[in-house]
Amino acid sequence: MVTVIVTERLSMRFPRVTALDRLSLDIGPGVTGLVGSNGAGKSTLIKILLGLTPATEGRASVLGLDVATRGGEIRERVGYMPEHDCLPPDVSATEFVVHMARMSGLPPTAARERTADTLRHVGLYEERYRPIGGYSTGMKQRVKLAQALVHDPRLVFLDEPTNGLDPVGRDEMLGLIRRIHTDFGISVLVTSHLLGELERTCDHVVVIDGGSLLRSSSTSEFTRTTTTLAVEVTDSDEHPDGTAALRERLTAAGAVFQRATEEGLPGAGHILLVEAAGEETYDLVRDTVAELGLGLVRMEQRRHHIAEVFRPEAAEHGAEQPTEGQPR
Ligand SMILES: Nc1ncnc2c1ncn2[C@@H]1O[C@H](COP(=O)(O)OP(=O)(O)OP(=O)(O)O)[C@@H](O)[C@H]1O
Repeated sequence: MVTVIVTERLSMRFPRVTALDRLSLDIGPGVTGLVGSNGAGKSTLIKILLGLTPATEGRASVLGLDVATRGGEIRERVGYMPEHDCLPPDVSATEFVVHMARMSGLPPTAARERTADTLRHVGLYEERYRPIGGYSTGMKQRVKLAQALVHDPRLVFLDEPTNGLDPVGRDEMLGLIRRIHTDFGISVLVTSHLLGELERTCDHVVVIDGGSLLRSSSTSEFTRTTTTLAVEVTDSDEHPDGTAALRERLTAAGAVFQRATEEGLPGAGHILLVEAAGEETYDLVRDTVAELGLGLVRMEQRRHHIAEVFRPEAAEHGAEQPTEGQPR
């Protein structure tokens, strides 16, 4: 496999803190999530990979270029969306992104064309001529994303791109990130402190904690299917609470239920999680729903959510609380 980022025993020690501790990674093309709590070392890693900060120990390369000696070439080929607000308030998105394109070496006409295309891609239209100071957080995040993409990089580093966004804005941003790879073939390294939000967006997830590698695997490994069936039924005149009627009948037939982990989410009260012993459990559910005269809305094998991999007790007992980090 082609490697996009390689680090070998990479360490970054500040006088009081070890931000990275002998971190060894091997990241291929596609969308990779870099997850860690605040202070785990994500931003520090990005700065080292861009060749902006020298590491204390170890080595790293990006697109085959050594970060210690070829930072300039790396920055020509890599886009960077920083975490914090860094936009000038009194210029428009168009002026700012054209400026960044010119800084990257694009001639004036190409810079204007690429700016228009990129701002359209990130979903900024008429607003692009207004001063950035009046933008919402979501619009500012889009400008930051546009400036990272305008010089047509092969790889982008996105540092906490969903920070400060509401759920809709977050979903839209995650969709945009996915399309950076599918539409343009650009590889993405995206950081987040929310494990759950990366499961639909990333091909691969790397988890760091205290500057060390906790886990690195493909998202499908994280989200493998479980033996739990999620069943949802409609109510009927005869059974005004169809879910309760089905639960009662299935319990009598010996079915084992898990506590719903979707508690608190819309419609969660109508989802039954049945432990599937085999094909016969599917048949039992189908036949019981038919006997009760209910409508079967869905019956599907449930997948693990990434967050559960790190909190196995939550997956086992169904005791997880919906938190900010939970997938919706
Ligand atoms: N220039 C610096 N001087 C001293 N300590 C630093 C410096 N930069 C980062 N640190 C420390 O290194 C650790 C890792 O910081 P880093 O910003 O890389 O974490 P992070 O995972 O990106 O978290 P966040 O999302 O909160 O930015 C933190 O304890 C931070 O305080």
